Amino acid sequence: MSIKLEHVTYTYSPGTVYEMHALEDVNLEIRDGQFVGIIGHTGSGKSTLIQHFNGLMKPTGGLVLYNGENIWGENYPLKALRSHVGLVFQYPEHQLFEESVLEDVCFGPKNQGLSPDEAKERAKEALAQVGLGEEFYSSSPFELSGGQKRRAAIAGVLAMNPDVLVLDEPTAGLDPRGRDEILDQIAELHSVRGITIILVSHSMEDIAKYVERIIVMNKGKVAFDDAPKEVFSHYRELEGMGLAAPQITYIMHALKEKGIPVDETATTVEEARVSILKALGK
Ligand SMILES: Nc1ncnc2c1ncn2[C@@H]1O[C@H](COP(=O)(O)OP(=O)(O)OP(=O)(O)O)[C@@H](O)[C@H]1O
Repeated sequence: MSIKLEHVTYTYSPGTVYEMHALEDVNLEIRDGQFVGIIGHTGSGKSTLIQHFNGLMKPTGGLVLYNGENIWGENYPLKALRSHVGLVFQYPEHQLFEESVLEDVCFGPKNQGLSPDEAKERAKEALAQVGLGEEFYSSSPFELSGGQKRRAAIAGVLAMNPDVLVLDEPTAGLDPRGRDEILDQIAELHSVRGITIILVSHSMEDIAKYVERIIVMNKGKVAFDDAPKEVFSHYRELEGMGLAAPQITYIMHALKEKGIPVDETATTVEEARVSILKALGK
């Protein structure tokens, strides 16, 4: 699996007074099995970018390739692409509308042409993958907690068996426990099912903890595309883009500047703990 963007630009309302260049010359490739984070200040182009991954938006310029094929070429099966690349929007629970959780999660696979029984099997599997057991099948989506609703909505996309799951701010508006539960479930989908994950997030701590690669968007352009340690070593430039590295990065740099031999590239609390104990000879 490969999603490749070559020189992609996207302009809203071209030729009008509302013209807005949301993406400019974006080049990147997402490969099979990666866990990628996308960060960027509000308005930097993240949502516009991810909607190019499954052909929901058509670039104004440049190419989007899925497994090497131009998805906007003649006769390209865009509907099939949208099953391979599942997109979970911000606040996806607003799109829950069926009477029961199980019915809701069946909606996608039924739409793909599966029989009601097959769709039900898929839905049950997807609900299990997000940690919602049988006791939730007949619940109304409206009686679930915020985190449970979010998970049911993610299951709705998972039930279509995507190879890639793209999530726009999946933890927005949840309490700390709900956030951790969702992120742990997503990490499990990656590690156990091998699904490629693309996660848009404002939380540097979440990004540092889970992803192996970070794409930083700034004013419609890719500012950095690298491993978290590399990206966060540019913390001063990130600040210039209205972003901050994880707080632990600042602490580690301050310790290093005071002559304490810690690994200043530590980006998670656990890494920092190990490094500080080592520096203290413990
Ligand atoms: N429908 C639209 N019409 C005109 N301009 C738009 C539209 N949607 C987004 N934009 C503009 O395009 C730019 C990129 O928006 P986008 O939503 O992709 O950013 P974002 O990084 O996802 O922001 P956020 O973090 O706030 O969700 C912004 O300047 C935004 O105002």
